[in-house]
Amino acid sequence: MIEVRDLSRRYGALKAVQDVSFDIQRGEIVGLLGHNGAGKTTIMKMLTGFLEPSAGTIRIDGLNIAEQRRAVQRRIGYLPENCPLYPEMTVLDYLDYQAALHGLAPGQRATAIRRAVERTELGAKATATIGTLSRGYRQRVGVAQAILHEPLILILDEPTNGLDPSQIQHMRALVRELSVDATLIISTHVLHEVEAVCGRVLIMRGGRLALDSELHAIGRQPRLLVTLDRAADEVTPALSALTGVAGVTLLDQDGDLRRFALETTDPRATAPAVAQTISQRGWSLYGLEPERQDLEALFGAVTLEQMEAAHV
Ligand SMILES: Nc1ncnc2c1ncn2[C@@H]1O[C@H](COP(=O)(O)OP(=O)(O)OP(=O)(O)O)[C@@H](O)[C@H]1O
Repeated sequence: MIEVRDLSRRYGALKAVQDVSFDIQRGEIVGLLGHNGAGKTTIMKMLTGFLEPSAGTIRIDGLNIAEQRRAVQRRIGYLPENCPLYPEMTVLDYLDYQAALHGLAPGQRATAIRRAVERTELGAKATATIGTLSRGYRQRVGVAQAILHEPLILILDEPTNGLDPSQIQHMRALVRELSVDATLIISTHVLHEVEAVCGRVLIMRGGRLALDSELHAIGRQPRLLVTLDRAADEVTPALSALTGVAGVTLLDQDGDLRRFALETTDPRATAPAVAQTISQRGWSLYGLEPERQDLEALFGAVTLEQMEAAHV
């Protein structure tokens, strides 16, 4: 569906993207991950035909973007970072305008707009002026314009940026729903975002592709974090004895509270047994949660061999 070969882009002397190659198959949800300035937006702009590569090729649905840019753009929906919207327009007027830009015939527009409004649950705000909408609703308008022409591929640049927790949940649900019909690329610098919706991750570092992997194949074993007001010599034997727990480590201490990390292959399955043991012993439980991996931890966990394999 998407074939990228030796893609590079310079801005003057700066090499923003260097020799990046990857393939994405139909129906995949791929997270494009990297710190600020890693080159994610530059890649997305090249994939959507808004920026010309300095070198390399992009083929989408068999078409070379350099030769058939308009035909490729008809197959792609794009939510740019900070999607530009016209604050004085109503949602419906804006979508009608975007439908025209997408090349939809006047007779098709009403149906396309109704469908996009339904999928993004914008019905209640359809006649509202964009300038009066919350950030979450504005992001939904951005997604609605991206799906108007029912693209095969959806490219979302930082879709949850600036959203509050409930808006983030809504956006994740929407992304999952959209992935039923389309191939998705989502850029983010937040690993949780990728964990929540993506099957595969492309990690950019300094303009290069540092890793291309299924998400489950990377990172260290997930751990379960438990916070108790008990000493390590009491806690370690009690929790090590549980099925599924391979080891217990004291991570840190804050006053009387100690945080322990339990090595386990499945933190979700182990958590109820841990809670039960703690309750049976009459201990107070102050915290029980799977460890969150941030980008730094993931970069740390990616081995040199994995990095080298990514460049083969
Ligand atoms: N139009 C431009 N002119 C000059 N340099 C640019 C331009 N656009 C991006 N850059 C630089 O290219 C590099 C890659 O930027 P890019 O926006 O692709 O990164 P990113 O991974 O999307 O970062 P962010 O998460 O901050 O959006 C950065 O060093 C950036 O400053």
